[in-house]
Parts: sequence; structure tokens; C-alpha cells
Amino acid sequence: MTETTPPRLFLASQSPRRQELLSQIGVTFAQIDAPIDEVRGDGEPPLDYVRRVAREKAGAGWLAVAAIPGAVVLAADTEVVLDGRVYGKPASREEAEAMLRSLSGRTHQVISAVAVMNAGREQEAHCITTVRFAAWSESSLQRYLDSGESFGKAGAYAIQGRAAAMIDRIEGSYSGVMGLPLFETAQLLRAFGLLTQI
Ligand SMILES: Cc1cn([C@H]2C[C@H](O)[C@@H](COP(=O)(O)OP(=O)(O)OP(=O)(O)O)O2)c(=O)[nH]c1=O
Repeated sequence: MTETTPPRLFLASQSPRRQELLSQIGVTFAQIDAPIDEVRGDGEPPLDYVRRVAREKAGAGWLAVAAIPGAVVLAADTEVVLDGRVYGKPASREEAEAMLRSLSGRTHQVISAVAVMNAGREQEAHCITTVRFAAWSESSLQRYLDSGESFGKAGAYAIQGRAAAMIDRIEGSYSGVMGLPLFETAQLLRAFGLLTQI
């Protein structure tokens, strides 16, 4: 029997950046909300954690659209890693401040994983980007916290925002730091018949 139902993509994410990034490569999709609890297991290596969370987000999204013919779900996770510690989204200004103080003048990694799932299979890809921060002066740090840009961002900064002024260099994927690694995402979407060309 020939499969005639065209694939339909659903982005399981509340992140406005992920919607923006996915639109950037010309993909048509609908956004769905399927939040999960992001809890790192004791001693769980950062990369394993990020990959697992991306898969769990896709799994939660799948539950919402499984009845739709041709449904394909995409979800992602992004975390900042320094000295084996994982920095997610800060819960308060104090936590954001502590994160930025730790990152100041240091080089850290940003891990982004993306998972794609349909009725028959699941695939995942990830990228690790190295980001070097200049040292934040006390006044820059306080002004940045005042801007509110830290909230909703892993590591309490946004490379696509004012924090760019403090990023000396990156090696890896800019879109990955922003929340959705587009090269890896495009490869996965091609494998699921959702992207033929740019
Ligand atoms: C480091 C960094 C992160 N981020 C964002 C991307 C993600 O939205 C967020 C990391 O949190 P995530 O838990 O990966 O995602 P989320 O909760 O925002 O969205 P979802 O509904 O898909 O789970 O940090 C930036 O926007 N810029 C940056 O420079």
C-alpha cells in the first residue's frame, strides 16, 4: 500500500525563538503546547539529560496529535553547561545574577538537542557550542538584569539580544545557542519528508 497522507509538522514548544527559527528555514508547522517537568537525574551527564528532555518533550507533543493523519512532532531542549553544572532558565533575578556571575569571563558550552517523532519512528540530533563570555562589569551585569532579558533563557542570557555585546566568540551553532540547531533540524526534517530544499 502506498502512503498518501502528506506529513504535517507540529512544533511542541512554547519558545518564541523556536517558532522564529523554524520559520526561518521555510517550514510550515503548527505550534502546540505540551509542557513537561524538566528534572535532571542524580549524576545524569548533561548531554544525556538534554537529549532525554528533547525526546520527552516530543513524546508529550505526540500524545496531543497522535490521532492526526501524517502528524510529525518536533521538540527541542537547550541548556548551558559550565564545570559539569547545568544552567537552565533562572527562576528569579537572584538566580539569573548567580548564573551570569559564574559565566562571566569564562568559556561554557551550550547543548541543544532536537527530537522528531511520528507514528513509526523517532530520531534525535544534538549540537554542542562553545561560547566565550567577556568579563561583565558590575554595572553591565545590573543593567542586563534590569532589562529582564535573562528570563526564559537557559543560562540567563540571550545571544540574540543585548548579551551579544558580551560574547567574544562562539564555535558551533548560533541557532543552537538560540534554542534550535537549524542544520541538524533540517537534516531530521528531510528524513521525515518535511523538507526537500531550502
Ligand atoms: C543560551 C540561550 C538560550 N535561549 C533560550 C532558548 C530556549 O527557549 C530557552 C531554554 O529553555 P528550554 O527548556 O530549552 O525551552 P523553553 O522552556 O523556552 O521552551 P519549550 O516549550 O520548547 O520547552 O533558552 C535563548 O533564547 N538564547 C540564548 O542565548
